[in-house]
Amino acid sequence: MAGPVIRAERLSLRHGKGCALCHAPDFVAETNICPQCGTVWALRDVSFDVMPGEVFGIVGESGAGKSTLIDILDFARDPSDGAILYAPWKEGLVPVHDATAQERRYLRSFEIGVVHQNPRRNLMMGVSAGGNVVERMLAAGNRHIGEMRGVAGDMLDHMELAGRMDLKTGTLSMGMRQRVQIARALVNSPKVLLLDEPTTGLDLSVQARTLDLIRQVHRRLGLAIILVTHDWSVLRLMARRAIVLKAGRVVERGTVAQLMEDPQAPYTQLLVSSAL
Ligand SMILES: Nc1ncnc2c1ncn2[C@@H]1O[C@H](COP(=O)(O)OP(=O)(O)OP(=O)(O)O)[C@@H](O)[C@H]1O
Repeated sequence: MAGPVIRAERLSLRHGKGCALCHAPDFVAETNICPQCGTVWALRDVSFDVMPGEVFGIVGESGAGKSTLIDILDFARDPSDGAILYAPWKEGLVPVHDATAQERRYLRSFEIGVVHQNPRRNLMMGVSAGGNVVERMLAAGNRHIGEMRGVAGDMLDHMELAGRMDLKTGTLSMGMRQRVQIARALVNSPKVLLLDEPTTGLDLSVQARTLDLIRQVHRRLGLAIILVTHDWSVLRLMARRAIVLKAGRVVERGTVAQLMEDPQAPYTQLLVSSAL
C-alpha cells in the first residue's frame, strides 16, 4: 500500500514561551494552561498519518485545538515544535518547513483545499459565487477567463448551485455558502481536503445534504480528507479512523467504530456517552 499523504509529527503550538515545568517531556496537566507560567499549549505532541483517499477524523470539544491544527495543516501558522510532512509535493514525505515561500504557495493553491466553519474566512461576500471560485484559479496562475467561468460553473453545478453563479455570495444561505467554499476548495483538484466543522450550524436537512455531497466528491475524486468535528454522528458517517483531542493532546486513536463502541480513554467514554 502507498505511504501516507500527510504526516503530523509531534506538533505543538503554544501561546507563550513556556517554562522548565511545561517544557518537560513528561509534563501533564488537566487543562492546556501551564499552572506555573500560564502558557497555553493549544497543541501538544500531536502525531498522525493520513493515507491517500482516506477520510480521517479529528474529534474534540471546543478549545481542544482543532482549528489550530487545521491552521497548521493549511500553513496559516507554523507549529512551535514538530513538523508537517506532505507527500504530494515531491517524491516521498517532505517536511513543509523546508519549503520555500513559493513552494508553500504551490501547496496551498494546488495540493490542499480548505473549508472553514466560518465561510467568511474563505469567501468574499460581496463577490459572486462564481467569482469566489474563479479567484482561486487566478491565484493558481490561470488567466483564461472563459475557461475559468466554465470550470467554476461545472463545480457549482456539482454542488447543486446551478443558476447561482452570478449571485453575490452574501445573498446565499449558509448551506449554499458552505457549498461555494467546497467548490472553491476543489477547483484546482487538490489531493487533500481539510474540512473544519463544515456542517456545524446548518439545519439538519442541509447538513445531511452537504455531507452527502462531500461523500460523492470523495468517491468521485478519491482525495484524502481531514475532517475536524465535534459531532460523532458526522464522524461515524464520514470517517474510518480518527484521533480524539483533549486540551491539545491526542487522548485516543483508532477506527471510528472502535472509538464509539469500545472507547478506552475516560475522556472518549465521556464524549461518546454524552453524544448518545
Ligand atoms: N492567541 C491565543 N492566546 C492564548 N490562547 C489561545 C490563543 N488562541 C487560541 N488559544 C487557545 O488555544 C486552545 C485551542 O484553540 P482552538 O481555537 O484551536 O480550539 P478549537 O478546538 O478549534 O475550539 P473551537 O471549536 O471553539 O474554535 C484554546 O484553549 C484557546 O483558548
